[in-house]
Amino acid sequence: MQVLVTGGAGYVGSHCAKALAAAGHVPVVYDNLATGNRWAVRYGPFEHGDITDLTRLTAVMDKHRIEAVMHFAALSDVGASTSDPLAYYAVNVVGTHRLLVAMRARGITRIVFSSTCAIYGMAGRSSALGEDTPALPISPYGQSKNTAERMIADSAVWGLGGVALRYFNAAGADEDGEIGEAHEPETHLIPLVLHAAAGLRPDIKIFGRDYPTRDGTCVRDYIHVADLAAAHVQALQRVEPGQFAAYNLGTGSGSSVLEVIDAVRRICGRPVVAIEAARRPGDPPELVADPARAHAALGFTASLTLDDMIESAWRFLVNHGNMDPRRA
Ligand SMILES: NC(=O)c1ccc[n+]([C@@H]2O[C@H](COP(=O)([O-])OP(=O)(O)OC[C@H]3O[C@@H](n4cnc5c(N)ncnc54)[C@H](O)[C@@H]3O)[C@@H](O)[C@H]2O)c1
Ligand SMILES: O=c1ccn([C@@H]2O[C@H](COP(=O)(O)OP(=O)(O)O[C@H]3O[C@H](CO)[C@@H](O)[C@H](O)[C@H]3O)[C@@H](O)[C@H]2O)c(=O)[nH]1
Repeated sequence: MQVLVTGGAGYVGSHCAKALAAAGHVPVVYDNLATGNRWAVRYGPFEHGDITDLTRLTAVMDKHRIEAVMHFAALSDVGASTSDPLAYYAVNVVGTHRLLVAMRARGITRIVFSSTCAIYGMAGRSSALGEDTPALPISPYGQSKNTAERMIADSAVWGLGGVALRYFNAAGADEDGEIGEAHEPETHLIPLVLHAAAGLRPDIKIFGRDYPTRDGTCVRDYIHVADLAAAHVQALQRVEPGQFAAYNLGTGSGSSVLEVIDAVRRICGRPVVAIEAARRPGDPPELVADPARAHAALGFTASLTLDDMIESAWRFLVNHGNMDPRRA
């Protein structure tokens, strides 16, 4: 299939574009490069454009005879969404609306959407989260993704087939070392801890030591980006026009901030200075997936571990990340 990959120059989108190409599809990347990288677009054509530009979206759909969409384009920094919520609603809600209008106009009835466990918000405190857990987002980011997901679900009425993949925390890099996580500025925990191990930053700040978790730091379910990419290809094959489904993508097991820092120290064999800091607004204490439904419906199981994520991300940083050996 000719698949429009919005946000395909970004971290998760570029790994999914690679998996699509490997499965015989043509990933047509549509991205404004706000947080993505032109060098990460290497598995199909690139079209520069904004997700809110309806005219450009329909022109690109026509030019490439698009048959299905994978929608990654978004602003996705939980903390930043609490200080600039309107920017998040503009890209994540208005942008998704324009994309759906363009799809409807062109009769495209298959979409796989990047949703997130951030839609569950405070619901995640007690146990692993199933898909029927009520959405209680506590950040504008989580709210914007929840609204986008609802628009896709409601669009079944005009024939849209949608699969929302609610990922937990993506981490790791392509096993071939071609692509990996490279944001500027970086805000995600694992790459930041690796930067500290590499001497590219002096320390890592622990955002909150007083959460109601086993060691007082936030717990997240980290999932390898290669596992996510495989799940997207599986989901695309199962999209049925006029039907909507949502699946959690996680490992079912959580790691605290302190556990991630210790794992990096062990795997990289380097010291990491960790400094206690205030809580970051918008952070729920604990988000861990119950991945049973994705396993039953998609045949999906996360096969890679936290160690695999850290090892592959470390290799990517050492090979491509401008690591300064004098400070190591
Ligand atoms: N990384 C995670 O842990 C994670 C977890 C859950 C969900 N998600 C979701 O997965 C998707 C991808 O996340 P990511 O980590 O790869 O982020 P990313 O920032 O690396 O990728 C997002 C891409 O969208 C593009 N983009 C942003 N605004 C755009 C606009 N207005 N028009 C066109 N393109 C635009 C960016 O340039 C970038 O290439 C997002 O929708 C995010 O909400 C990510
Ligand atoms: O310097 C840092 C950076 C992060 N954290 C903590 O580490 C955890 C993970 O943070 P981060 O890597 O920024 O991921 P999340 O905020 O959990 O958000 C990611 O994971 C979400 C799903 O949980 C996605 O929806 C988002 O798009 C994606 O950015 C959180 O508790 C943070 O408070 C720190 O303590 N110090």
